[in-house]
Amino acid sequence: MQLGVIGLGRMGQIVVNRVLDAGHDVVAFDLSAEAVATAADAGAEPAESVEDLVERLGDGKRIWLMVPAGDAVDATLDELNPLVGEKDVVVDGGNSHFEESTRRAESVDAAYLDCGTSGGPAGAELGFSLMVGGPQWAYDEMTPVFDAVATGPNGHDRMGPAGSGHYVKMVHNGVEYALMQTYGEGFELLAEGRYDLDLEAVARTWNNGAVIRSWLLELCEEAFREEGTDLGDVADHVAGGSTGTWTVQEALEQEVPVPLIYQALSERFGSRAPESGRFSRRLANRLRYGFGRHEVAREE
Ligand SMILES: NC(=O)C1=CN([C@@H]2O[C@H](COP(=O)(O)OP(=O)(O)OC[C@H]3O[C@@H](n4cnc5c(N)ncnc54)[C@H](O)[C@@H]3O)[C@@H](O)[C@H]2O)C=CC1
Ligand SMILES: O=C(CO)[C@H](O)[C@H](O)COP(=O)(O)O
Repeated sequence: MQLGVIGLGRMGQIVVNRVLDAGHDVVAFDLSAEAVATAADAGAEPAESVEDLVERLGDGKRIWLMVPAGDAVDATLDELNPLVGEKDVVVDGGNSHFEESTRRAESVDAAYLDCGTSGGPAGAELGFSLMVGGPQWAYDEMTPVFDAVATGPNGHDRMGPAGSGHYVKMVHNGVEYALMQTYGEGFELLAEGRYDLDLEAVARTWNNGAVIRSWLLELCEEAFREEGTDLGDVADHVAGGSTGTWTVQEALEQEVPVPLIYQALSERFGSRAPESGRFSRRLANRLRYGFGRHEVAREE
């Protein structure tokens, strides 16, 4: 198969590499010439613009967007839409709001798949978990690509119609916030509590057979190993927040109680008040680097 990939940052380059490794062809475009050159070094055919990328694809065009959510998706679709038709498939693998994806699916002439992507830069080796919404035929058509980008055939599935993929990913991120918060609180109690503990050793012990072992806990272990048991100069400012906000907004609309996710989101906003100093917030700040390579705020 031949795939066009637009957006070649932390996540898009992984899509390119995994699709190439699976034996498919890739045409790659990004606003950054450096990012295009990196993809070309990996074996992709470089494109100079969205139009150039489309021209290099044969009939039945398959295109994967991995640009930042929001305006960049709409700007790309504005350029793509006159160039694609009903036999073509466009996948948005970013963290778009599910209602935006539903709107886009109706306005784009190609079949549109909203694809929640989880796994972060670690997915380079492991593959991602992909939650896909949109027409069944387009999902089936893209299965060889999803097999390559995901951990394998069990690492992706069609969640339902347009919007459902990004809806599931939104809720996934709400859960992610709450898990980060609860690990943060536990380690804060251990850090402030009555024993002088090596938190890397605690996390390592928990990760080996404990009920609460997980990838986020492995990232806690990594954070203590790399930053020290007191987290060194990692600041208590936690960035991000949009996907968690959407989860809470949707829960309010559906009248479903999500107190833990709401609390975790509130903690994140609370972390932006000057000098709160909370250990749990410092760990959450460092964990976002662990799973997403988001910049770590450090004390000056
Ligand atoms: N980093 C992570 O852990 C995860 C990120 N995501 C989502 O994946 C998407 C991409 O994320 P990252 O790769 O981390 O971002 P990134 O900032 O590393 O890369 C984005 C790339 O898109 C390019 N770009 C921006 N506007 C463009 C346009 N109009 N046309 C062509 N290229 C354009 C930029 O030059 C950049 O190379 C976002 O929606 C993000 O929320 C989803 C899951 C995990
Ligand atoms: O989707 C992700 C992980 O699953 C991304 O890393 C996302 O950026 C995390 O959300 P936030 O920026 O709100 O922390």
